Amino acid sequence: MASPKKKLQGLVAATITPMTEHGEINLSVIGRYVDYLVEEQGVKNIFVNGTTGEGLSLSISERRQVAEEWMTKGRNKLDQIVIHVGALSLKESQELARHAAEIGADGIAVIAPFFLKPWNKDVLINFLKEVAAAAPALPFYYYHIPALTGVKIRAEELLDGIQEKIPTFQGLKFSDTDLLDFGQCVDQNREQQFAFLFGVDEQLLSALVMGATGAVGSTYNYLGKKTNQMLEAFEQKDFSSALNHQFCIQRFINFVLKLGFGVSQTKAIMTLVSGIPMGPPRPPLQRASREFIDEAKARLESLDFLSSTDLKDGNLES
Ligand SMILES: CC(=O)N[C@@H]([C@@H](O)[C@H](O)[C@H](O)CO)[C@@H](O)CC(=O)C(=O)O
Repeated sequence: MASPKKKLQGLVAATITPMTEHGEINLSVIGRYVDYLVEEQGVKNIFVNGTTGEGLSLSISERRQVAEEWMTKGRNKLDQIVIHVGALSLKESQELARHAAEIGADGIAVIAPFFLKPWNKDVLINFLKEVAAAAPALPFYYYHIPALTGVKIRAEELLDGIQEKIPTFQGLKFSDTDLLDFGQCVDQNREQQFAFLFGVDEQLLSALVMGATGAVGSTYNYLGKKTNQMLEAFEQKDFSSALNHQFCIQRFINFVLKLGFGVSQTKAIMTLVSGIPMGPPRPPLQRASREFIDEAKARLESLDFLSSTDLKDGNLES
């Protein structure tokens, strides 16, 4: 059975895939990006080629190149690098899983295929099992994101007996707001050493109470430091401070959600906060508007966790 060097816990940044102004992947800034996450945000785990990384909008060759660059630049600096290898084609998913193993990734994750969809738990497990088998030495995580895949099979149901089918199963990345489902995943698997990684950043504190062992999200790219303060307060049972941190984070996320928030806007905010050019998203996504950037910038400045001198708005638009 695969056993990670240590259980994946704490914050995991769902990495952005930097792109040039012409829409090509831009590997040249990934070294800087690693240093920024570690030194400025205190985030040492990453989730590559997921939703935020536009993994499903990249070619297989691009996904391999992006994964390799993160591995090369992250080696000796990051704790764990999990590569999302989900694809509509089982063959492509297996190829990416094998590649992740070859380059020394710490784990792989897979979403449910979302065009010709699995219609029940067993069908989904069979698909996941075939992918996991292509990288038998790597910890395997199921990436549950029903709002995007349209696959509504409850995670609780999926986890029931999963290690008998997928011996490398190590955990769940749960990007959904159904805390009953999440809580039951934790409760029914207390004997296992699974990682329960929550994926709705604005609700993380509730998930910690419910037993989350860590979190994967887009905002940890630039709000990692603040979220780590919340994790520390929670760890020390200082729930009042933890709640204050969560409310502060919510104020920002609530604000941008109302403006319209997704991968494009994440790229713009990360560029603004880190100064590292993330470039435009790949179509069909469209670049965040100037209005969004100005409003997000003003909101970041008005909150207490980023100083205005931290913000750089170069490279946001061509
Ligand atoms: C739908 C979506 O993109 N959810 C994000 C969240 O981090 C989300 O951006 C955040 O909670 C703000 O709503 C993550 O769960 C996605 C993620 O982990 C990934 O990029 O793989």
